[in-house]
Amino acid sequence: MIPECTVTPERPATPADPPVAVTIAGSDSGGGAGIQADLLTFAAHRVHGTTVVTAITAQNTLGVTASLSIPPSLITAQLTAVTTDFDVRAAKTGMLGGRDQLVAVAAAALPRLVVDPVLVATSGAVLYDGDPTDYLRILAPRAFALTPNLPEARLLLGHPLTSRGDRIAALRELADHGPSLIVLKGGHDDGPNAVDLCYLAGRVVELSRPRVPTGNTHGTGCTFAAAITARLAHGDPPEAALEAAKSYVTAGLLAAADQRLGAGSGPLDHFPTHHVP
Ligand SMILES: Nc1ncnc2c1ncn2[C@@H]1O[C@H](COP(=O)(O)OP(=O)(O)O)[C@@H](O)[C@H]1O
Ligand SMILES: Cc1ncc(COP(=O)(O)OP(=O)(O)O)c(N)n1
Repeated sequence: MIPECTVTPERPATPADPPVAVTIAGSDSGGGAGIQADLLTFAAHRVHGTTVVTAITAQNTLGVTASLSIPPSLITAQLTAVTTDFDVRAAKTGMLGGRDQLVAVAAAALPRLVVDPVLVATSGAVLYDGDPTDYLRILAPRAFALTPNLPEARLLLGHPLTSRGDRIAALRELADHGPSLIVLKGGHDDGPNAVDLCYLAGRVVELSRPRVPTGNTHGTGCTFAAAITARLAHGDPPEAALEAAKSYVTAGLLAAADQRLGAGSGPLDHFPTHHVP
């Protein structure tokens, strides 16, 4: 029997209430990426995290061994449950798994939607079983921000991004699909700095921090996009949200650089001591 619950009487929101964000993503059983990384990141930023699970992966620091997509009707039901009760201030998508799941998400009205177009894990596992351009045609027009890494941007656009000029042209090409903010993440590049190229209100902005020498980079993309989402939920302007998210990821990578969690590429530290939300 369901116990009777007490309903809190209506009262206006106060600054003491944490902002709410939703992550629409897959579960990583290893706890380093996906919905688990997003919730840790939201908590580190004092944001109440709600979830819409799109897929379940059997995964650890070495790779993905199995995956199951959640039926679109259950994705819609989770979205409805969250958005009809909470004052959702920002949203993020991670692994969607397939076209039907992506279409279910695109049908929802979500504020400040950050789309991380998760296609292939760094370990090589395919995390989107469909045409990558679905992201551009169906979801990007609904997005505030789009955050592909370099391999994802190549798959979305169908051409290589070798020079800086290619990358700036790619930012404009991606922005033509609707998002005001594009972040082309440079984690997979080499060089002494980890440089992300961003397109924001018609300007190209560079986000750069020293590259952390570590193999523990599992979940960096999820964490970075979730941190942007958390800062947007707090009401930060986009450029401030980007800078804060970049500093948070760098601090998390540094704090976990020598950590040993699992035999492969471990997660970063979502609560680095010197990070103040
Ligand atoms: N070794 C590293 N040192 C510092 N920053 C990194 C490192 N690896 C990735 N990053 C940063 O982490 C964020 C996620 O990028 P990336 O790893 O490219 O995404 P994804 O996990 O989606 O492949 C970006 O801001 C990127 O520059
Ligand atoms: C369930 C799930 N979602 C997303 C990813 C990809 O994580 P990401 O941070 O983009 O990058 P890598 O960890 O693959 O480098 C994932 N692996 N699992």
